[in-house]
Amino acid sequence: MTFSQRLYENVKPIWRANHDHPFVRGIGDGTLDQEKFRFFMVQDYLYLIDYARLFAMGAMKAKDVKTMGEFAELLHSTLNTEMELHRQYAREFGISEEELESANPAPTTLAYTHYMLHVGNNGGLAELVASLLPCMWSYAEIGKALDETPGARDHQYGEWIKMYASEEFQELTNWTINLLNELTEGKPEHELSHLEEIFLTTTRFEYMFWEMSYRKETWPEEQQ
Ligand SMILES: Cc1ncc(CN)c(N)n1
Repeated sequence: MTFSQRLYENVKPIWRANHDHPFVRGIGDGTLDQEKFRFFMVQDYLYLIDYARLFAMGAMKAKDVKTMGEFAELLHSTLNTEMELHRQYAREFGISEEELESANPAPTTLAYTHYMLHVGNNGGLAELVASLLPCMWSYAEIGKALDETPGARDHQYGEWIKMYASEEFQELTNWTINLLNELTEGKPEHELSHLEEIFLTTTRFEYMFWEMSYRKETWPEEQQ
C-alpha cells in the first residue's frame, strides 16, 4: 500500500461526508442558494491567496529543479486559472477584485490557512505537501464525481464543476500525490504518523469549510 492510499483509507468517512454535504450537493445539481455560493467564493479567494503561498514555499524547499518547476506550475495555475474562476463569478455577482482581496476572513478560513502556513513554515517538504494535499485531492474527487451527473455543466455552478473535473486539475493533483509517496518512501513510522495527523487535520478543515460556507459563518460580534 502506498502512503497516499494509507492516508486515504484513514480519512474516507470524512471525504464521504464531503460528498454528502448539502453545499456540495447543491453545487452538483445547481440548487445551492446563490448567497451561500457568493460567501464561499469570497472566502475561498482569501483561502487561495494563502494556499498559493504554500506552493511558493514548496518551490523554496524542493531539492531539485524539476520539483521547483512543478511547484511554480501549481502556483501559476492557482493564481491564474483557479482564482480566475473566482474573479469571473465575482464579476457576475458585482464584486470587484479589490473587494475580494480586502474581505475579512471568517474564523474557519483564518484557522485553516494559518494552520497550513504554520506547517509550511516550520516543517519540511513532506509536512508541507501533507498539509496542502487534502485541498487538491478532495476537490479533484468532488469535481469528477459531480461532473458525472447529467447536465452538471449546464447550470449556474457548471463552470466550477468543469474547473475541478478538468484534466489539468486532475493531473496536478496526481503529481502531488505521487510526490508525497516519493517523499515518504522508507520514512520511519513516527514520521509517517506525524504526516498522517497533518493530513487528517486539513481534511477536517476541508469539511469545516463546506460547513462554514453553508452557514455563512461570522465572528461572534457580527451575529445579529
Ligand atoms: C477550501 C478549499 N479547498 C480546496 C480547494 C481546491 N484548490 C479550494 N479552492 N478551496
